[in-house]
Amino acid sequence: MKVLVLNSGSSSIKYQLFRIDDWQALALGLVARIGEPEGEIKLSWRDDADATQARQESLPIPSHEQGIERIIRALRDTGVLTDVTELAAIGHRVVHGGVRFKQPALIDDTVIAAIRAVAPLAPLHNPGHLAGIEAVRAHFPGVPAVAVFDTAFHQTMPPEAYRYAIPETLYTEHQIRRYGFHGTSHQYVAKRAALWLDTPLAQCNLITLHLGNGASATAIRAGQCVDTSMGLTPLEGLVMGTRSGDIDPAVVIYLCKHLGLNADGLDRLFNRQSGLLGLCGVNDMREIDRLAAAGDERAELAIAMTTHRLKKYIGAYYAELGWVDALVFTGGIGENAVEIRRRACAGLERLGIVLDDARNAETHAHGERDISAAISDVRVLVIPTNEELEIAQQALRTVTGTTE
Ligand SMILES: Nc1ncnc2c1ncn2[C@@H]1O[C@H](COP(=O)(O)OP(=O)(O)O)[C@@H](O)[C@H]1O
Ligand SMILES: CC(=O)OP(=O)(O)O
Ligand SMILES: [Mg+2]
Repeated sequence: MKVLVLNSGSSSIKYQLFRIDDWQALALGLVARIGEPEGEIKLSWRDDADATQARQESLPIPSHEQGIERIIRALRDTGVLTDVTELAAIGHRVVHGGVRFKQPALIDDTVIAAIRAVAPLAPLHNPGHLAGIEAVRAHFPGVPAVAVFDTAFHQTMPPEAYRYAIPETLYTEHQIRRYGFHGTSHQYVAKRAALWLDTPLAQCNLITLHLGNGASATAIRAGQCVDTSMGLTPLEGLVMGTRSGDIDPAVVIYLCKHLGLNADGLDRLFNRQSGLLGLCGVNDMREIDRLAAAGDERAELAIAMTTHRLKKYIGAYYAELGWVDALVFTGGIGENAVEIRRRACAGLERLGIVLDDARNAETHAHGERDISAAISDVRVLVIPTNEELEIAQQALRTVTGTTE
């Protein structure tokens, strides 16, 4: 039996097909630039001889519905999914689940309505998820589908961490509070970190840093999330690819009053035109690294601001937790950007955080690794995230009614 996992974004659908027996990924791929004149389809899969095959195509993909159709056709043509009855479950990543979802949910009309109700809180993500969910339902009416929420892992935060210091009714009547995101990733790397520490997760204090296009930090006490940097929406916290992260709300008031920006303009400015892109015109950290090395001052400032903000969160969460067993880097930047890790940890020796510079700088290292020096009290780990695997396993448990 197999589990298909879909991560539908506003203009792309990423997917992976897992075999349940050994959780091998039989296929993984991407349909990108949906709705644009030239779309892109990528797929790699294991053939009968267990060799990796890859295929890429460019063609217009007008809608999520047609993107899903392409994915199904590709899975069928390559022979990795010839019979739909082989699908035990389909797992969907859903970024925002509001207060309602503390666990994954079997998708039905009421779950879809609840995801739709919180869509304004994740404008870059939830609308794409809904399109993906509806398209999959139309294609696989008989296969149980499960929504796995980014927000779920953060539902253990205490009120002092999740409330904002604004009038109470905004919380009680409008549910304006911190939710936090990337929970599936933080949860996955926390479990892996516990294995590295050879300690049950329920006894581990961790700071996990998910640094991708979106970026967030989480404080984990005794295996449970007690604080996280993203807020009501995935805009708060760290400096991100195109999002500002933390900012004085008076900037918003100023922009409204003096520059005439309305809600849509503010949304565009803070979600899509800010962060690394707003600072130096580029949002790909590899390119920013190259520019900074060549002396570009704007790129250097973008890196300095990224690592300055990261260090503030590491310090804050260290103080919240009291002691920390491991600091975990994950996401495209966390897993690969040597300089970001070096600068985020520099000067934290008195906190017991000491990197092994040579191990940190192994650019061709892949997979999980410990990059801390032997004298470091806090283990510093690089753990490649695997949100899709975590979603697949949670989806299957939800369908079969089993616990971990
Ligand atoms: N070798 C690398 N060095 C530095 N940054 C990298 C490297 N590989 C990927 N990245 C960065 O990772 C980021 C994307 O992270 P990823 O987790 O793939 O994002 P997403 O949130 O879209 O899943 C980009 O900024 C990219 O430049
Ligand atoms: C919640 C979020 O920011 O997700 P992503 O990093 O995939 O954009
Ligand atoms: Mg990601």
